[in-house]
Amino acid sequence: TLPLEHGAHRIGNRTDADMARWRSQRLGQFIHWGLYAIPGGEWKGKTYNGAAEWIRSWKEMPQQEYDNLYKQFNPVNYQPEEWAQQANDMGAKYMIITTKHHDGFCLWPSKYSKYSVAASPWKKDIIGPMVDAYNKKGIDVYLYFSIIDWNQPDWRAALKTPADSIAYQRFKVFVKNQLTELLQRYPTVKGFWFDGTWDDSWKNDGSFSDELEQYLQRLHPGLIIGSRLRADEKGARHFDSNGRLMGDYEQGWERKLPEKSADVHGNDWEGVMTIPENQWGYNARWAGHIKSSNELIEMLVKSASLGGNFVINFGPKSDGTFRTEEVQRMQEISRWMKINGSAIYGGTDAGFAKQDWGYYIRKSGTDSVYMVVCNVPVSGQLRVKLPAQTTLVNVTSLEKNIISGTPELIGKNEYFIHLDHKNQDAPFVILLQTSKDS
Ligand SMILES: C[C@@H]1N[C@@H](C#Cc2ccccc2)[C@H](O)[C@@H]1O
Repeated sequence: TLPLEHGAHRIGNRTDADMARWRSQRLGQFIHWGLYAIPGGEWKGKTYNGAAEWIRSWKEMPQQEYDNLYKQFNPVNYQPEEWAQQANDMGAKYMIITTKHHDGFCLWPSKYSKYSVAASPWKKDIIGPMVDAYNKKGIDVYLYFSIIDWNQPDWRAALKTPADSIAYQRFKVFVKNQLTELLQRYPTVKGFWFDGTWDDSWKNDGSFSDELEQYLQRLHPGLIIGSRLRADEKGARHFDSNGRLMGDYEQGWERKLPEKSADVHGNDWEGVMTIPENQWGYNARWAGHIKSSNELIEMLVKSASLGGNFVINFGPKSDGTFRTEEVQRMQEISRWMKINGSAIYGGTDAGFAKQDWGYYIRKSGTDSVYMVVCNVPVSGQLRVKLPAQTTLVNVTSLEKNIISGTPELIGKNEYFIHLDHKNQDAPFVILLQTSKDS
């Protein structure tokens, strides 16, 4: 292995209580909210086909006109308690909020930037009431923070001249000041979700990202920070030049998920997912494939079965309300989680051989293994192959009228579980109580 000063400082997952709590939560809510919700993917009658929160980069969008949108930010229907209630109903155990996206607009009245809610008609802090409302429901809050800041004159994508380096040095002080300010203003937050760390200026400054991560950990012990913040001294991101994960969990799964256990190498990881193909901020026109609740539930189940968290993104409108399709998804997922949430919370990789009908999830630290069935075979029987030295003790379903009769032994440690021939319109769950042969 290469001698690295700014690579991974820990081998293996964190074992402390804060990380165990994060690991048990499994379902999160991402919220992308900011000035980009005002145009909502459209400008002067033209439709922007990119991600709504990136509209400022669109050649049809005069950047000065975008930057002046702060003069219209006035979410008169913003009700953080309602946001928290619907997230709680959905079964989310943590929430990630964009404090500042790439455009640099701060949803809190920052001392270090004039480009914040304080300058808008709304005037008031958005983040504080949101953190309080979610915490009151028992939901942890993580702060999304974009290192890229298109509004800051000292931001540089690359350092080409000595003047660039001097400006960027000021920018790094600004970043550290804002992060310190966020932790001082919102001491109950559990971590940061960093983004916008792919440019050379950041990638080539591994020592700063390392020092910053350690500074934040000292300031707020137990803080959880994913792999996206970090680079090592050779410009490697997420995984250092020795292939070791930096940060507290792998944070690269954006709009994609691992397929199998081997893809995550035993690391903690989190997948973040949009409901449309690629819209994080509010886009008035949702084009392309819009994921159904069953699709999102299957992604959540797949994530838990591979020992990771799954975070569903929502983009509130500029007035502070949520679009109908997003409210529908939260309500449908809520109904499913109320019946089946026990299979998700505290779930992890069961180590069973994958079957076509769906996913196994082990309740961490127990012999309880949940089967979440997403694809009912036309045969009406579910094949279950237990690992060696494992005995099947009991089989029950979380809902009535799912299983027909008792499991049929068809080979060594292999069974068919026969299903009651009712057609199902959502994934359903069977609980296997197993025991290790002594
Ligand atoms: C969590 C997500 N990361 C951001 C991005 C991006 C991006 C930028 C360039 C190429 C591919 C993806 C999105 O705007 C959203 O905040």
